[in-house]
Amino acid sequence: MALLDANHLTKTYKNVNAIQDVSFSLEHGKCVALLGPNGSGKTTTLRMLAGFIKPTSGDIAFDQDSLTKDFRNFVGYLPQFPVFHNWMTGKEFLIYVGQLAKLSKDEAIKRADELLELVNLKEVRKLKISKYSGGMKQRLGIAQALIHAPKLIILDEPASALDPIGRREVLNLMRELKKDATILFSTHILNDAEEVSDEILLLNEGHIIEQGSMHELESVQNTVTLKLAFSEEPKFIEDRLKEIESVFKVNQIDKDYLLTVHDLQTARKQLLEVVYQENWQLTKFEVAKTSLEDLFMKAVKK
Ligand SMILES: Nc1ncnc2c1ncn2[C@@H]1O[C@H](COP(=O)(O)OP(=O)(O)OP(=O)(O)O)[C@@H](O)[C@H]1O
Repeated sequence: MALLDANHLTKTYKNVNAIQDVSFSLEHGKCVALLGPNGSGKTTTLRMLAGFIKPTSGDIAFDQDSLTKDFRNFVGYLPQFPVFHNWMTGKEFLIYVGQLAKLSKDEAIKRADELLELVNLKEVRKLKISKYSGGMKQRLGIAQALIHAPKLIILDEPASALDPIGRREVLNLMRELKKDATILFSTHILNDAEEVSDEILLLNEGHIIEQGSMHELESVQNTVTLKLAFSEEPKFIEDRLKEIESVFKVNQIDKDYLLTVHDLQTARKQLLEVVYQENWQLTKFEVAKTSLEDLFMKAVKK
């Protein structure tokens, strides 16, 4: 089975329905982005999976073969706003966390050294955390989540609050981690989801509105945008473009015509035939990939 199956999860806080009938599976070894605008229920979902809060209804089934005796060893969690003891050094903090996770002192020291190397903080291991940059703190936070070598790593907005350098460092680290771990991370930054995840769960107002790989999501939406321009604007062009069977939307931005089409091959053929018949002086013909942003905006509007 999958590493976990979330079945019809619902979470209600007093009168707020934070999560409503959310179901998904997390396959072994995948890096999955839980993507959604602010308040869509990402933190609530992650906290239910990490065992911090109980769903109001629904259940989470874990792969029994992967499950450890103590559930806390199964999952590693980085909260959205991690708290550190700023007076400790990075290494002291990891040893402390390791001992909290029931490692012996020697094991905790060994594990701290391994993780400092992994998250690229070895050079600054003896520096007080108060001196760390945002990106360094986030990487220390990720190391803390990995202390007990969990099967599932849950990261709540690991890169969202960082400057571009810190964000890059964290995304690079996630790309390393995903080689041999299952990761579920939340973000409201589309590019981050697009960059590191294998799959996307798109959450809006407590519901999953799309899920699948980028490729699957694109084919669900099944649209491509074509950008056309002409040396001089042909007469009645908009009407003529709208007549083309495979074109279902025409927008004009400055001198560019943006056509939304279902099937690229057919649209290209039909369009170029019309261009030829009408003797339009075509100067631009571009195929724009559907970005995750397009999908996100469409899905949220839907
Ligand atoms: N402890 C709580 N008590 C009452 N309402 C809550 C609580 N926690 C979250 N909510 C509400 O549940 C909804 C989902 O919140 P949640 O924090 O899960 O969203 P989110 O997608 O993580 O948002 P953000 O990106 O802003 O962190 C929001 O309307 C929020 O106000």
